[in-house]
Amino acid sequence: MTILIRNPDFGVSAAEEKRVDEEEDTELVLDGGFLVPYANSFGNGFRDYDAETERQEGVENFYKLNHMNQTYDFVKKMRKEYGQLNRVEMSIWECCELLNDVVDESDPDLDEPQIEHLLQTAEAIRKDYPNEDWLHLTALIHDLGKVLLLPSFGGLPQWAVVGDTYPLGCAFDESIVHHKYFMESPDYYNPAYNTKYGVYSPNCGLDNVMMSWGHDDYMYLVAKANNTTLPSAALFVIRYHSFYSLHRSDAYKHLMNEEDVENLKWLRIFNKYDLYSKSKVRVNVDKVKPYYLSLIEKYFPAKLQW
Ligand SMILES: O[C@H]1[C@H](O)[C@@H](O)[C@H](O)[C@@H](O)[C@H]1O
Ligand SMILES: [Fe+2]
Ligand SMILES: [Fe+2]
Repeated sequence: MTILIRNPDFGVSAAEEKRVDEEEDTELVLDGGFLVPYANSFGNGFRDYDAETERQEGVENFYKLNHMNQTYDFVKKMRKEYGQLNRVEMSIWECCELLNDVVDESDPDLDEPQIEHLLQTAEAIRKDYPNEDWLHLTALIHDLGKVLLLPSFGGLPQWAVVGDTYPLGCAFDESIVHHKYFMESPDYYNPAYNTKYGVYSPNCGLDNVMMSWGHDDYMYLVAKANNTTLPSAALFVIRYHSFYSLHRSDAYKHLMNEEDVENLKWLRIFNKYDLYSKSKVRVNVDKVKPYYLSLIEKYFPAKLQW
């Protein structure tokens, strides 16, 4: 049984509130055993970007820089550069350990090192979906792309690595966090990019859409180029897990094709665990490590090119 506790002062947008309501009817809620907490570690609702907390100002400043700098041209350049995968050679677990030193400045709900978040997400989803081992591994690796912040991966600034993602090359949907800062983006004024479809055609498929650059697209690229045997739903979850305007607010559906629609179901399941498992309760790494090493061995080569 799933208990949904809702707090009227959450500060979630109408669109987000609607999705939470809708979720009560889905099979996810019926067969999951997941308790949705009503507050994050700071005592606020999750993803409340206006709550006055010690993190609010930093997070807003992060999104200002993100919206100003993530342009169509920038993403094109980054995809080309990082597509070469010529920086580092290492295993998936080695990469998890690197995340010990990474803290995400875009996140209002978490200030723990990222390795905690990976394990918290994976262990929570494993509890409710014990037979979907691919989903456990997907959870473990979904944020590994945040290594882009480290010097050996180019030491990119936070605005180019973390935060929610969104399409470039067409109009920015109003549901995107701190939408007002898009007025400082050159793309906002470019007539080729600021219409509903922009450079895209109806139902062209998300695969053909240029998403803002960051840890999602990078990790997708790494997994794919290193020939993972994870299913397509796993790659979709990794690639679009920060695309909240799609999976929470139902924007940009006109760009999806049929395969995207199918995969989105898994992404919505995944998102619950990604978001609501964030807490100060630490996972015992040594205890769970052998299990995750066995999954890594099943779905990935021993060493990957990054
Ligand atoms: O701040 C968070 C964080 O960066 C997550 O890793 C990302 O997936 C979310 O979309 C974002 O809101
Ligand atoms: Fe993420
Ligand atoms: Fe995450």
